[in-house]
Amino acid sequence: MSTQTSPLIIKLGGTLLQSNEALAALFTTLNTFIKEVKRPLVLVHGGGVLVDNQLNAMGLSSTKKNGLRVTPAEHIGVITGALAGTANKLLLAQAIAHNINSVGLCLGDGGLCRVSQLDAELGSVGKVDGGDATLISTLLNGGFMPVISSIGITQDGQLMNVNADQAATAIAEVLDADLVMLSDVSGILDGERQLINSLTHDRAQELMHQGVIKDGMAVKVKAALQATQTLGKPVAVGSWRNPEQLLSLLAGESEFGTRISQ
Ligand SMILES: Nc1ncnc2c1ncn2[C@@H]1O[C@H](COP(=O)(O)OP(=O)(O)O)[C@@H](O)[C@H]1O
Ligand SMILES: CC(=O)N[C@@H](CCC(=O)OP(=O)(O)O)C(=O)O
Repeated sequence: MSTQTSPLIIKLGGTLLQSNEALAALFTTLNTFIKEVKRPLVLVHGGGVLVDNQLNAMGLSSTKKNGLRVTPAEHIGVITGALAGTANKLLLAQAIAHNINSVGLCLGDGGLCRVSQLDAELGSVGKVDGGDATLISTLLNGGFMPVISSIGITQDGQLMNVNADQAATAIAEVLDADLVMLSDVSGILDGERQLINSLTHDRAQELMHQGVIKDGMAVKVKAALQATQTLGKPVAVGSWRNPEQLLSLLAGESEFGTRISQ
């Protein structure tokens, strides 16, 4: 992790969004981080689990293709509700409860990210590119922590479901930020299910080719590799389960999850 005052982006995903206890532990750590490290912090979040729950509650089912959710146009309203609504406001509620002054946004606010349809076969799934940093920089300068969902809006006003790892990468590029991705797993696991401490581009390609890194993790690793290339710094993938380890990572001290680099 670099020590200058460029922002730090923490991407939150997985079943974390279902556990108020785990969220409270994480936000306690974030509060400490903000007080002690005094570095601008941005949260980018998914909430695939909440999407599943809300689609099911509506009697709708969905499938994934190469780790991305196929999103028929008639599902995008429910998915927007789950991600930009429930997930975003659950996180904002935690921020408020932990005295962190926050603002909840999506990828379309202030032109932060440019989003277009990724592939007609996936329906309303967005391809995300970096856009305008002005709004986020203004909020960070004002002492607010932006909390950003992965719902995007196309140039002609269509709502799009964007994978949150890809969204986090695009935002890291816009802000020239460091990126840490928190998930349900301790990091990236090898064929023997052992944690890989350090993963280079070539080894990652090999493990994806072998099917050892697959599904959502393959999407995450590809997004992280893109970020390492454009930002010229490593990206960490680890668990939200031990937030105190996260503090050590940010202080440059401990082994935490998997460090992905070129
Ligand atoms: N090699 C691997 N190491 C760790 N997890 C993997 C691997 N390959 C596939 N996975 C799966 O990827 C999941 C993480 O991806 P995903 O569910 O998309 O995360 P998130 O919701 O946090 O973005 C893990 O829970 C695991 O089931
Ligand atoms: C296109 C696509 O796959 N979008 C994701 C967006 C949410 C997400 O990425 O959530 P996690 O970070 O919790 O996995 C989805 O619908 O599940």
